[in-house]
Amino acid sequence: MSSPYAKELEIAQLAVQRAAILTKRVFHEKAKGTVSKDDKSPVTIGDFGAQALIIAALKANFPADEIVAEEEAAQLRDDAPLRQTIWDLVSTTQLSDAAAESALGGAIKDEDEMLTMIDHGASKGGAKGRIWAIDPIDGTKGFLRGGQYAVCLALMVDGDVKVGVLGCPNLPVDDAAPLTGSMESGQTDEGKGCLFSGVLGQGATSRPLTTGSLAPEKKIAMKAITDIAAATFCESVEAGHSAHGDQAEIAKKLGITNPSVRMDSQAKYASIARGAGDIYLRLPVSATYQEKIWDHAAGDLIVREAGGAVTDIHGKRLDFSIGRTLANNKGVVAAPVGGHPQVLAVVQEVLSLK
Ligand SMILES: Nc1ncnc2c1ncn2[C@@H]1O[C@H](COP(=O)(O)OS(=O)(=O)O)[C@@H](OP(=O)(O)O)[C@H]1O
Ligand SMILES: [Mg+2]
Ligand SMILES: [Mg+2]
Ligand SMILES: [Mg+2]
Repeated sequence: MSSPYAKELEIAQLAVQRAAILTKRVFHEKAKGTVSKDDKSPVTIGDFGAQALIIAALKANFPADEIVAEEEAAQLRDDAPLRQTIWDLVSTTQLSDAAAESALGGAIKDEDEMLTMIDHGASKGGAKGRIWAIDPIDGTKGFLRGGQYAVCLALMVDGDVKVGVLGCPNLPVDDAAPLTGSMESGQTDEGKGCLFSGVLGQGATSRPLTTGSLAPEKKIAMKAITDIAAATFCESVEAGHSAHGDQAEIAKKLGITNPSVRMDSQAKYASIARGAGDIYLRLPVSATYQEKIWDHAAGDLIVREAGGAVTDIHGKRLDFSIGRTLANNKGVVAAPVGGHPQVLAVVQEVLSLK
């Protein structure tokens, strides 16, 4: 008998892999076609195209499941040139392995169906049933500058994340490669491109991203913390997404002298899960911003399955069961299980939460 969620995992990995082909094509072949959303954040033809392809694969395989995805098609409905550019990409992006492509249900029919697919991501989320969370490009700003970004997909059942997949086209294939700031400069694709997965109770893995069928996988594990002073932090690039000043004070109190490594997207979760970094902190900068479930669901599970603990700054588990946002949580503290209490205590001291 196959293990629980084996089919969901396989389809999710192939869907993320196919979407990553599209995002790489956008980066290398196309004017990025950036448009601004209502909240002023950027969205590209790559975000829309990747979302359409992932949802088509999910609808073909799991038609009854709900989907919470970041983007919506409204902007494309009254912009024919933009829609056409995205359709050109979506209609010509396939996995090179015929069996893998056919497992995803094949091509989207036409432009209209593409818009319908994108808008299937409008579920409100919640605590009941099977719900997928999609961030077609997480770290859009990183993507635009050739830095880190991730194609993110997770399956929640009754509010609990069961399967998580992160495609990180600009992370090194080598799990042991040290974390460096140069990960932001991304000159060539040589040695890069990694697909991370986790299934609840089954551990976490990494494998090279390919353009066809899935490459062989390896188990990944967080580094056990023996001396917290020797740890390395990952944090956001944007000071508007995580408070860098507080982070520096927390590092100092823990005796950490390594410079923090700044990278966009859930590549931060993937990097600590594979033991390349140790701790991911996301410290709230705004009293009102609510984190989105698609920015955390896959990373949360992959880190926990690799031997980590993930909570918010109050020490609560991230709660994916209440809708499209993590309305019950503030910030993120992710660290190896053994070091998490110490890190959380210092976070709370610095943020004056105790
Ligand atoms: N104000 C505010 N506070 C916190 N987080 C925010 C905020 N605004 C946006 N976002 C979300 O941050 C996602 C990118 O997170 P990163 O950690 O990669 O940020 S950073 O770009 O490295 O700074 C980014 O995801 P993408 O839109 O998928 O790129 C946003 O969903
Ligand atoms: Mg966005
Ligand atoms: Mg995101
Ligand atoms: Mg996004």
